[in-house]
Amino acid sequence: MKIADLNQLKISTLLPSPKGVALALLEACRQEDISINEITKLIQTDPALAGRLIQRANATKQTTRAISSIAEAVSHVGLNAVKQLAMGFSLIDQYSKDPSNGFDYQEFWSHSLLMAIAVQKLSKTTQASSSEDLFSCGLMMRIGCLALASIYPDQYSQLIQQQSRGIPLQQLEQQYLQTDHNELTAAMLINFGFPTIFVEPIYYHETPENSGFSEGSRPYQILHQLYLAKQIADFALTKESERSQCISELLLLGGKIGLDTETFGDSIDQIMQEWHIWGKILKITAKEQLPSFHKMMSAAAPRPEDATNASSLRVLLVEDDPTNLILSKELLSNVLGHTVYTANDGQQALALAMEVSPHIVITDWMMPIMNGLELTKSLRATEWGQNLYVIMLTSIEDEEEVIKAFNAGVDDYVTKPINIRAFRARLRAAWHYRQLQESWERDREQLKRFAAELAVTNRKLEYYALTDMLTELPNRRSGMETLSETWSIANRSGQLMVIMLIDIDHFKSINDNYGHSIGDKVLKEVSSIIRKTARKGDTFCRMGGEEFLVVCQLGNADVKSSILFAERLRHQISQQQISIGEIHIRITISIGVALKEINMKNEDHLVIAADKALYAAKNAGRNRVYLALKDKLLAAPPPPSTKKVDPPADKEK
Ligand SMILES: Nc1nc2c(ncn2[C@@H]2O[C@H](COP(=O)(O)OP(=O)(O)OP(=O)(O)O)[C@@H](O)[C@H]2O)c(=O)[nH]1
Repeated sequence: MKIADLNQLKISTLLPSPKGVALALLEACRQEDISINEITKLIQTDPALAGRLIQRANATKQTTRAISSIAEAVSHVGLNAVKQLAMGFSLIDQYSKDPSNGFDYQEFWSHSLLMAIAVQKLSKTTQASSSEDLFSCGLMMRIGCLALASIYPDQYSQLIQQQSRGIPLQQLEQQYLQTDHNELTAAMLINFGFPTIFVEPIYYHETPENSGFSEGSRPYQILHQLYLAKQIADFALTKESERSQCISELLLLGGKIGLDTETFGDSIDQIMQEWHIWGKILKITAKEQLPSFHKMMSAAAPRPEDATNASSLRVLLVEDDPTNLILSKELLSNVLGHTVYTANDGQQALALAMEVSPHIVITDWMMPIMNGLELTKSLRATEWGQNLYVIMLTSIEDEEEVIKAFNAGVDDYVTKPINIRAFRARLRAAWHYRQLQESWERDREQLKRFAAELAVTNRKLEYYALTDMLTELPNRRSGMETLSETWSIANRSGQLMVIMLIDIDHFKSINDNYGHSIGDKVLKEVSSIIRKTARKGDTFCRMGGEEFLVVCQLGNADVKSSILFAERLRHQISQQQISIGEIHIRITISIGVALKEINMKNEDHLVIAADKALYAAKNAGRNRVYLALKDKLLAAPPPPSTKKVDPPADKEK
C-alpha cells in the first residue's frame, strides 16, 4: 500500500477536513480515557448530528424499541463509529454544494452513500466487521477524489473528462498530480484515526487482485465487500441502457460472498430503498427509484430510442462510385456520427474488414472485381464474418433480387437514393443486433469464468471435505473410504490386508503442561513424521484427537513387514525431540496392528481388532507395538529397544 505524504504534497491545509463538533469529536476520541458521557455532551451541541446519529442507531438496532437518547445511540453504535459518522456527515455538509469546477459533488456523495449502505448490508451476511464501521468506510472510501477535486479544481475536472474517454482515473491522477485518490484516501483516513484493518482494504477496493490478502482472512472479506459495494453503487448510477451489462457480473460477485440470486436481488432492493431514505436525511439527491432487481434481471436488452443511442458504430462502406461514396460517407460520419472506413470493391473491403473489425458492412451490389453478393458470401464463409451486420445498397427493389441477397447472407437492404430517416432507422436495428450480440458474448465469457471459478471452488470443497485442517492429513472420512475400498479389493483378490492404529501416549499431559496450541503443534509434527516414514502406497489419516490410521497397501501387507514398519515408526518418534520455540518435547506412540481374517465380516471388525491391539499396547506400558492375530493379542517382536519413556511428557528447556 502506498500512502500519500500529505506534508510533502504541501496540500494538508487544503484537504477537506471535518469542522465544528465533528472536529472536536475527532480530538476527543484521541484521548484514551474519554467517556461516553463527555462524547454525549459534545454531540448535544449539534442537533443535526444528534438527530442523524439517533437515526443511524435505529437503522441498525435489533430490537423493536426505538432508540431516542444520544447516550443510548452512542453506546449502541460504538465510540469509533460515532466519530467516523460525525466526520462523514460533517464533510457532506461542507462539500455538497457544487462549485463551478465540473466535479459533481452531489453525485460523489450519492455514490458514496450508496457504497456505505451497500457495504453495511453485505457485512450483515458475513459478519466480518461491525456494520457501523463499514458504513463509515463506504462513505469515506473515495474521499481522496473529493480532496483532489477541492485542491486542484480545474485540473481535476479535466482529468475526469479524460477518464470518461476510457483512461483509468488513477493513471491520469498519477501522471498529472503525482498522487492518486487511493493514496490520498489512505493518508486522510489514517489521519482521521481509521484503523488499518479498514484502510488497507479501502486502498485496494478498486483492484482487489493486487492486495495479496490471504483468502478468507478478515481484510480479504472486508475488501471483497467494499469491492462489491462499489460495483453496486456504480450499477445504480450507470445509464439505464448499460445496466443490463452489469447484472451477471454482480450476481457472480454476490455468489462469491455466499448470496444466492433471490437473496442478493432482495438485498439490492433494500439498499436502493435505504439510499433514498438516507439521501433525504443528508440532503443528497439519490437518482430516480430503480425498478426491482428481479425486474431488471429479466428485462429484455434495451432498444435504442433515438439515433444518439445508436451512434458510434464502426462502419465499413463499400462503394465503387466516387460520388455515392463521398455522399454516403458524409451521411454516416457527419450526420449519424459513426466511424466510417471505405473500400471501392469487395476484395479491398474483405482485406479492410479483417483489419478494422467493423460492426456493420454497408455494401453496394454492383461493383467490379468482387460484387456485393460475392463479398457477403466471402464474409459469411469466415468465422469472424458470421456475426457482422451486412446491409446491401441496391437501386432496384425487385423481390427476387432481394431474396437472392438475403440468401447470400445480408441482414438488411437499403434502396438508393438513400433516404436519411429510413437509413437512420435501419442502422438502429443494426445497433440493436450488435447490442444483443455483445451481451450474448459477454454472458458466454462470464459463464466460462463462472464455470472455471466453480470448478476451483468445488476442488477446494472436495479437499476440505477429505482433509484434516490441522495436520493436513486425510481425515477420518477419507481414511474410512480407503479402508472400505481396500477391504473390497482384498475380498475379491484374496490378498492379505493389514491396518494399524497409532495413538500418542499421554497426549493429554502435553495439553495440560504446555497448552492446547503446543499440543496442536505436536500433532502436526507427529503427522509429518508419519508422512515421511510411511511406505510408498500405504495410506494414512488422522482418525481424530491423537489417533491415526494406516491402511497398508495390499502388496505391502504381509504381517512381518508391517510389524517392522510399525516398529520403525515407533522408534523414530521416540527418538525424535520435538522443538517448538523454547520448548523441547519427547513423545512416544503405541500402535495396534491387525490382519484381515476369514471370520471378519467387514472392515469394522478389522478396526475393532486393531483397537484391541492398541489397547493391549497401552496396557502393557505404552511405547510399543501389539498385533491382533487369531483372537490373540501379541507383543510385536522385536520388543521396544529404546528406554521406556513414561508419563508425563518431559519438558526440557
Ligand atoms: N491440542 C489438541 N488436543 C487434542 C486434540 N484433539 C484431542 N485432543 C486432546 O487429546 C487428549 C487425549 O487424551 P486421552 O484420550 O485421555 O489420552 P492420552 O492422554 O493420550 O493418554 P493415553 O492415550 O492413554 O496414552 C485430550 O486431552 C484431548 O483434549 C486437538 O486437535 N488438539
